[in-house]
Amino acid sequence: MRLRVLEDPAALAAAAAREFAARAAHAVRARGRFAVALAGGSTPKAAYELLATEHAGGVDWRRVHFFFGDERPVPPDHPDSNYRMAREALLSRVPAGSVHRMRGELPPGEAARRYEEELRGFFAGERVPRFDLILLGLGEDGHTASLFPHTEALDETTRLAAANPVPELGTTRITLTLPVINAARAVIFLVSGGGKAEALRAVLGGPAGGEDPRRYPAGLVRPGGEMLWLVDRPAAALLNGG
Ligand SMILES: O=C1O[C@H](COP(=O)(O)O)[C@@H](O)[C@H](O)[C@H]1O
Repeated sequence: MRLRVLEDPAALAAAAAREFAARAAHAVRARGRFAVALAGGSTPKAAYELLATEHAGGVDWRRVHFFFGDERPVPPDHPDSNYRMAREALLSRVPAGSVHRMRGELPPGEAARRYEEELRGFFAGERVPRFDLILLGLGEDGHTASLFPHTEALDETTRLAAANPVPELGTTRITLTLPVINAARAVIFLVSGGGKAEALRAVLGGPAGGEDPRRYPAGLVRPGGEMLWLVDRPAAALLNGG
């Protein structure tokens, strides 16, 4: 695991965009394609915008295949849609190889089942898909993707995508499961803001959740490949040396 503390959100976005572009170039050279799962929420938006502008010519977009780590149960044009955010910031601005969105407009169980089929089709021959890169965020409650504290999907060992009821939010999210996330070649967390400081300390400061690992789902992310945390200074405030 590597941790990089960046001065502010702008530096975090620039670092994330550079990491993405470098990994895309490497994957295309090595395997002819780059399969990436995007994070939603607000933190990655600036990095996506930089990819669409400053890195536009430096990435072989036709070989980039975009997936999503999670989605809210809303149509693709809804303000809460993770797909909408990514489309506006990046996907509509580059000639992507393919875009595989989670269908938030469907009942979540159906959307998860269809996404599983889509993943099995794209990663044919791989028992568990091996993404080149999965981007993740961290919620103030310790959630990542749509793996919330103490929710059902944390126990998933066979399915690739799940509908995950989140009683605290009164909703059901669609999410990649831990087996998929932990099979990735690389996972990069993007964490910004003082509101995340406590969760970040819990996740990075030892066994997250102590006796209760399901309290901080981000602490259950332990990929076989590389894991990099890009965090800004306010988020790092409670880390030793932060
Ligand atoms: O709900 C979500 O939250 C996390 C964190 O979002 P952020 O806005 O605090 O960066 C995000 O990674 C996830 O994709 C999203 O659906």
